[in-house]
Amino acid sequence: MTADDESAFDRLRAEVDRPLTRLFREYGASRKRWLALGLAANLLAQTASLVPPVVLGTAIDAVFGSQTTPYALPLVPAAWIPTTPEAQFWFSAWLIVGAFATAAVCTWVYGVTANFFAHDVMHAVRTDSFEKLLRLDMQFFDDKQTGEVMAILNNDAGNLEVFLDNALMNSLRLLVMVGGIAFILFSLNPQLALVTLVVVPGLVGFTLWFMRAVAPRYRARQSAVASFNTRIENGIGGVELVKTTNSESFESGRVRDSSADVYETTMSVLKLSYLYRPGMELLAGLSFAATFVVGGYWLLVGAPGPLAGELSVGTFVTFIFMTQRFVAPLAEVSNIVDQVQNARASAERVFGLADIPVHIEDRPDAVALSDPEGRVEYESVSFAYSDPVLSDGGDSADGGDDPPVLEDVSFDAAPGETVAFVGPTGAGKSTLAKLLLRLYDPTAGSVRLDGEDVRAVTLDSLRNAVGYVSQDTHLFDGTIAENVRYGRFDASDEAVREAAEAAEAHEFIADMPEGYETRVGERGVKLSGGQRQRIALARAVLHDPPVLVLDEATSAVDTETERAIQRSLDRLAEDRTTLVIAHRLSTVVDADEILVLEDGRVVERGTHDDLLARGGRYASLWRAQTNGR
Ligand SMILES: Nc1ncnc2c1ncn2[C@@H]1O[C@H](COP(=O)(O)OP(=O)(O)OP(=O)(O)O)[C@@H](O)[C@H]1O
Repeated sequence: MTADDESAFDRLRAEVDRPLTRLFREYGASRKRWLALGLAANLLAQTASLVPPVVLGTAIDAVFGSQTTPYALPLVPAAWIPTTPEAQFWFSAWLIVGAFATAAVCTWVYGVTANFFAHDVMHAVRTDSFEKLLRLDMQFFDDKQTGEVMAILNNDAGNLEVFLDNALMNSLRLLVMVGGIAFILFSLNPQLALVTLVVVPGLVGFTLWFMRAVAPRYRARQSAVASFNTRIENGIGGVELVKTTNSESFESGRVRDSSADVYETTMSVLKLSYLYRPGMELLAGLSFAATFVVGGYWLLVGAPGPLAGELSVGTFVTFIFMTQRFVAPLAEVSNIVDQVQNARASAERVFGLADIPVHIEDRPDAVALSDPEGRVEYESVSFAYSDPVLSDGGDSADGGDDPPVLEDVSFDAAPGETVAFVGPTGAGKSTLAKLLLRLYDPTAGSVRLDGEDVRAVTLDSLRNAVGYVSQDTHLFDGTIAENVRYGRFDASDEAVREAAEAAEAHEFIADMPEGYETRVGERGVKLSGGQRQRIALARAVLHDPPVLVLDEATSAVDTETERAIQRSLDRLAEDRTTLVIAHRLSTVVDADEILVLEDGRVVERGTHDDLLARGGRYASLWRAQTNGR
């Protein structure tokens, strides 16, 4: 990943406006019933948990002690309250049991609903992110931001889940606890309540400072984790190269540096937490101690200092219980802040990805190609690889500062014709073919299929009409049959076998221990290059499109297999338009037209015989490959 790519991606992330609000708007709205039920149950559970200390305090003064204080509870009508101390005792007991039972049931309800809500949102975030990824322009993947992308699907989705599940519910708990406790304490004894709650502004200020200080550190940490993932993935993906070039220590060194970045950025977050968490605990503890000292002194000696009035034992007990209750949720603030910060950075990345502009997608007025014949036309096509993340989404005529890879290329292939592209490596042959599939769009000129500009037709119908066998054959981990079926998912076993036969692949498949059910391993590592290529050809045969692009389709096979494949390719190409890219000129001698490309330009064109007769670039390439014979 270059510095430019990184900053472009960072810029998109930084532009995400209020990411957590957006998370609720885009994903929470359709699930709001679950969220509302969870929040309501949480509210009720927390409120119920405040009941026992109040009942206990009241009972101590009205039932157990001198019995001079009347039995009264906030929000409970006087008519409901029994008159005898014994009945009041049982009334208190039932209230306490009822409160605990309500709290337990509601805790269960909000636990289940919060889980359901959070995991359902995450499921949607993960699948949307992956679908978006698949829609992104090829250039995004060319820039190899794989680690960053994997981090979005793994770490970021996890962070958001923790936020939606824990942080959201704990914030409500905190609000109810602190708000409810403050309300009860003030109604019981405002003076002692002030002593208990005097630390709250300190807690808020300290938390605000922490949130501001930790935010950039979190972002740095997440970037470091993403780079680390990319490094690991590159190292493992290229393990064969690492071994054959003896570069284990070099790769390990790079991973060590990357891991050290993760370590340092993590420690810089933790260093702040080390200060914050004990600080919060200390402030909360101070509140408890102050309440105990002032309240205890008040009971023992009388109202201390400027305070005045009475304090009953029951009220003191309620205060002590309540103070303990708000210490726990307040100490949670640090976790909530952590989780919110984490989630904000993660949501920025999720929506940063969602906001990456996609240039290659169906236009609103795109039409589906119906039953195309396969006429391919390139008219004055130019192309340069440019970075879509950096570009503003406009169709820049020249691709910005990027060097042109194709310049003014034109050719026609009538239905059923074969056009071949030859030329030195890096001449732009593969790029030319990719434009037909709209893996990229030309920066100037147009590519047409059956007279329709490929940008004006639906991607689905276009890619259905064009079969592509590329230089790097990719197989998915799965069976051989599954891999062939990428050509047509509903194909019967018989059709799969026929396709394999046509691609000269049936024989080696039948020799495998489990035939078509043999697993090919990740990226098809358990097969040879030639075998992989034949499976890719079988896919194309099964696909049976009117246009076929063969990019060095026979490069990884021995001469004998090549001849066999060539026979089947010739059969395959007979009744469809075929664009062939080949280094071995012997495979294209029968093409209707051969284009010789050099540095993105067509330098010669004609049939094999024409080109030989001309005695130019093609003729000398031919002589070189046939050893002058
Ligand atoms: N994804 C990409 N991003 C940026 N530049 C690219 C990309 N793919 C190819 N190029 C560049 O475009 C030019 C043409 O590449 P292309 O693969 O089309 O050539 P080719 O003629 O098919 O080569 P070969 O015969 O080696 O396959 C090369 O200079 C290459 O470096």
